[in-house]
Amino acid sequence: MMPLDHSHLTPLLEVNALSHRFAQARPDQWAVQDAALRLYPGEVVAIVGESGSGKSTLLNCLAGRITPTQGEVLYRAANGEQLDVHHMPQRQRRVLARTEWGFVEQHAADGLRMGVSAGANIGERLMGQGLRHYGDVRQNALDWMQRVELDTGRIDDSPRGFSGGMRQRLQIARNLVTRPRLVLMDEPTSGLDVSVQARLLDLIRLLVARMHVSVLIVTHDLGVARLLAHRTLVMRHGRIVEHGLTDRVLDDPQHAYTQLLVASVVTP
Ligand SMILES: Nc1ncnc2c1ncn2[C@@H]1O[C@H](COP(=O)(O)OP(=O)(O)OP(=O)(O)O)[C@@H](O)[C@H]1O
Repeated sequence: MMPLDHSHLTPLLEVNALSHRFAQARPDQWAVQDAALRLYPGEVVAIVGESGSGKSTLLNCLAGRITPTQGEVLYRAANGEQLDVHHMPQRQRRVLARTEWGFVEQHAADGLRMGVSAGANIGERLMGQGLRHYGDVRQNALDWMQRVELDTGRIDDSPRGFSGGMRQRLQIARNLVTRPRLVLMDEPTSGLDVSVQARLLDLIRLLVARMHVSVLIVTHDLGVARLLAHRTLVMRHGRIVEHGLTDRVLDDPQHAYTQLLVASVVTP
């Protein structure tokens, strides 16, 4: 993935000295420790690391779902205002979550409403933004089903009858239909067959580039980082131990842990 020149841009997301310890953890057991990062408009950044390294905890802190023990998360809103994610009214955070942000869950069932149709899953985000005309909502849902390569003939079907890959594509459509500025993704392709994964990754790459959306993606799969991310952060034991342009991090890792991670990837 080609690097982006963001020297002239202000970050969309800025994380400073963020640490989190879960309530029941030992006093010295930090899930995330002193994390700092910047995400620029149109940029895709991957957070990689083995299981338990703190990736999901960090992502949930960024989304405002977990209040970090220390540190701050600043978001530059569409109106130019810089907002402190953990010190804004809950109502404002909820509005952002359905307008300017998206969150793609690892398990699509967690990010979809399984009791309503595929079309309604896409349409309700638009209605949440104030679109009321039924015909327009349905047309938008149809367009998005096409964009994520879902059979439009299944618009009235429940996602319960969809395969894992179809559900994940539906979840992506549900998130992108409102044209968010920031999308957080937690292992969106894990648990899928390799061929389904490859198609989904291609689709994400295409949509993200076309829409100029900023993405933070958590993955334990370095291939996902390689394909999607301009920059990559490597986490170990809650700390970001290395960060840089993805190709540099993966081709010329500086930290011993990254070298191990890279070496343990089986290359064909
Ligand atoms: N709800 C929780 N309560 C207590 N400890 C937690 C909780 N969630 C995660 N942890 C702990 O925090 C640390 C980081 O976990 P986290 O899930 O963020 O890692 P991860 O890198 O995302 O791993 P995985 O890829 O397996 O999800 C681990 O030690 C984990 O046991």
